[in-house]
Amino acid sequence: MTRIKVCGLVRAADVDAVNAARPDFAGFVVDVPASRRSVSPAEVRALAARLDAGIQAVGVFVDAPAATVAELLNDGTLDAAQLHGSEDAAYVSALRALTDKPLVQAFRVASAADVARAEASAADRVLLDSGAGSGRTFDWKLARACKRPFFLAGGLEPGIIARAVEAARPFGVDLSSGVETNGAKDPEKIARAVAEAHGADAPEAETTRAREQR
Ligand SMILES: O=C(O)c1ccccc1N[C@@H]1O[C@H](COP(=O)(O)O)[C@@H](O)[C@H]1O
Repeated sequence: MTRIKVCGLVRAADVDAVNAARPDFAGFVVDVPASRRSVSPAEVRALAARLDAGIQAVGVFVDAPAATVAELLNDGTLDAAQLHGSEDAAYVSALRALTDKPLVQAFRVASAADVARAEASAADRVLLDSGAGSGRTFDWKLARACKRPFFLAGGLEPGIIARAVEAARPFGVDLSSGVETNGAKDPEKIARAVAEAHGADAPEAETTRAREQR
C-alpha cells in the first residue's frame, strides 16, 4: 500500500469527498496569496475540524513565520506541516524547537543534486515535486535514487499513480491538480486516486514480503 495525500482542499464539500474516499492525509494550503487554493488560518481550523479521525491534516506553508506554523500544529488543528517554499536548515531547526509535530520539507527536483539536498534535510519526511501545485510531472528516475522515504508529487492523477509508484518507489503520493475538474476538487477523481495508491505496493510492503519469503 502506498500512502496518499489529497491536497488543496478549500470547501467543506472537498473535506466531505476526502472523508468518503479516506486518503491517509488531507492538505490545506495556508495563507499563500499566490495560490488559488489558499485558505486562512480561521478557514483551515473549520475545515480540519470537519475531517474524519484517521485522516491526518497537513498544512502546506510557503515561507510562513515559524510561529504561525507552530501555533496551528500545537493547538491541534494540524497533524503535520509541509514546508513548500525556500525554507532552509535554520528555519527547519527553528520550527523544530517550537513543535514536536512532524515536518515535511518539499524539494523541487530538476537534477540529482536536488535529491541530495532532500536526503540531507533535517525534516521528518521529504517531498519531491516539480513545483508547487504546478500539475507537472518530473523525471521519476531521479526520485527513485532518493535514499530516504519520500512523498512523490507533481502532476499525478488517477490512471498514472501505479506507474509512478513502480518508477519512483515513494512512501506516499501527493495530488492536487490531478484530482480537480474545472479547478475544483472532484470526488470521483479523489476516490479513484485513493484506490489506485492504496492498491500500489510501497517499498516497505515489498521489504516485508521479501522477508516473509526468506
Ligand atoms: O497547490 C498549491 O496551490 C500549492 C501552493 C503552494 C505550495 C504548494 C502547493 N501545492 C503542492 O503541490 C504539490 C502537488 O501539486 P500538483 O498535483 O502538481 O497540482 C503538492 O505537494 C501540493 O501540496
